Amino acid sequence: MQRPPANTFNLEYLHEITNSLDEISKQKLKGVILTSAIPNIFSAGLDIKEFYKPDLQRLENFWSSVQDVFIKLLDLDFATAAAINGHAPAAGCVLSLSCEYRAMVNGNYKIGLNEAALGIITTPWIQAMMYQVIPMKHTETALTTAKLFDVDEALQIGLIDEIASNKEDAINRCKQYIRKFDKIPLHARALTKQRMRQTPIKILREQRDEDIRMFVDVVMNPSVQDNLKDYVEKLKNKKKK
Ligand SMILES: CCCCCC/C=C\CC(=O)SCCNC(=O)CCNC(=O)[C@H](O)C(C)(C)COP(=O)(O)OP(=O)(O)OC[C@H]1O[C@@H](n2cnc3c(N)ncnc32)[C@H](O)[C@@H]1OP(=O)(O)O
Repeated sequence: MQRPPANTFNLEYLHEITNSLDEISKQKLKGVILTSAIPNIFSAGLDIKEFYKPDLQRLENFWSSVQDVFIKLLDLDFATAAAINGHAPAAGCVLSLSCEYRAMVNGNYKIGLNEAALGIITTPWIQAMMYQVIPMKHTETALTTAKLFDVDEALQIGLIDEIASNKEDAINRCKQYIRKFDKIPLHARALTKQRMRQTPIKILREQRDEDIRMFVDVVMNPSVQDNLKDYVEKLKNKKKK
């Protein structure tokens, strides 16, 4: 990913990612590794500008494009791994959860789902993606407290699989993970993966319209817009301090 300054997902970037995923799906790949070209930030999640004082039509398209990306990512036949070389809050964390394996670079980085701190809630498919990776009880506490984990905590809880010393090491660990499937028939692997992931995939496929309505309702709520205003201000003012 290379969308400075923070690899946030806006509508156009989501379209780019969808196109790339369509392109790689046609190729016979062993696996794909998601990482960031930006030092210290894997992805800062959704671009808050998309849902602070939004245009309604664009907001609906935006969420539909988020759904497109995650349906495709969850359902890729080949192995997926994330080399998390920096902060991965919110949708940055969701992106890594869509992968089968996560190696995170050691450093003063945070990963987790902090949506509640912004006054928004995680949708059922995002919750399912998290509780497929860490236990339900930890998921509930993490989501309700908007917990961002440091690297050691993330390993302890199972949110990441390994700690890497740097980006290259993280990528190598991802490659090693992908090589595990060299002798496994592709079809069996892909079907097993799909079945293991059927909860979030099913919710995403069958409840798309309802999910968009819920997202729009939550985001357009005046108190949520007030929270977002404060959050955007805080981000802007960080540099001035
Ligand atoms: C029914 C509702 C369902 C909702 C489900 C929603 C699912 C996901 C929601 C989200 O993804 S919301 C996004 C949440 N993301 C965050 O809270 C992260 C915010 N960012 C940070 O905490 C930090 O930027 C960082 C990632 C820890 C990196 O810190 P660092 O000090 O290295 O860099 P900054 O100076 O803070 O940021 C650089 C630059 O990027 C801008 N920026 C950062 N994050 C965002 C963002 N999410 N959206 C838009 N812009 C962002 C930040 O303002 C800086 O901009 P400039 O000042 O350089 O212009």
